[in-house]
Amino acid sequence: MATTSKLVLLRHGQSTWNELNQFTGWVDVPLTDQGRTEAARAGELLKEQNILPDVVYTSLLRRAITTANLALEAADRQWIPAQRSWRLNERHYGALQGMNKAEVREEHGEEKFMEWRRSYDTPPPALADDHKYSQFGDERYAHLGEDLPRTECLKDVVTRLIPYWYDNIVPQLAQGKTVLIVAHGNSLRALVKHLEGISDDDIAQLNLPTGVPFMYELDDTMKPVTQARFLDPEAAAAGAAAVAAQGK
Ligand SMILES: O=C(O)[C@H](O)COP(=O)(O)O
Repeated sequence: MATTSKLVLLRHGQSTWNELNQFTGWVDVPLTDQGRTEAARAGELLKEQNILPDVVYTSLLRRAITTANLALEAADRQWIPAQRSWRLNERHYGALQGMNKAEVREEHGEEKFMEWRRSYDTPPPALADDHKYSQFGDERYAHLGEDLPRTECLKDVVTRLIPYWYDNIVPQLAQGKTVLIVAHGNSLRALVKHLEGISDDDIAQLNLPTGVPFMYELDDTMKPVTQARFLDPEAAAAGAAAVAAQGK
């Protein structure tokens, strides 16, 4: 009988720059108190619904790592193995990192704002290496050398994330394990696009809430056999609407 496996995706809880409505990307900002509460609630939902991760994957950014730690503590699963990779990082927002979303929309207009924020293959302008919000020289990315991103579009995220999905995450799922990935709005949008075969145009409509886990059951070809299910649908709908409204 074909085995299915459970994949749980969780965007980090609210961060300080989410609260300030600033483009964040690879800038390593912490969670707010609300974000910490969201993270713990995510873990409670996992426990209440008996969805018990066997392994967790996070980006190299503290807002995801802290969210994973708080959720696993609430789910009493802190002991499971964890793997971390830059390939799960948020999309690099280039020269927009640190800028206020409403101000960018005001200054450049709705069309350009949405093109930089939600188009599939148009990245924002690149971030200069000497900019205060650049990751140039950050030890955790030293191995990337000149390949360190200075900006990314969603297509770039798909290109650097999907090999990690196949090389590191799929083998765990193929063993029937329950996998938890704690990452970011756009890195998770890239993975959802791949899993659900969403078109380059239609993916612009997808916004993910902070701190609400959603789950797929996958077959042995890693295709979803169930629709994505948010463990708290009301909170998810409210959160996604708030993300869509950012910058308005
Ligand atoms: O990096 C950021 O600014 C957010 O995490 C994602 O922002 P977005 O929803 O505007 O892409």
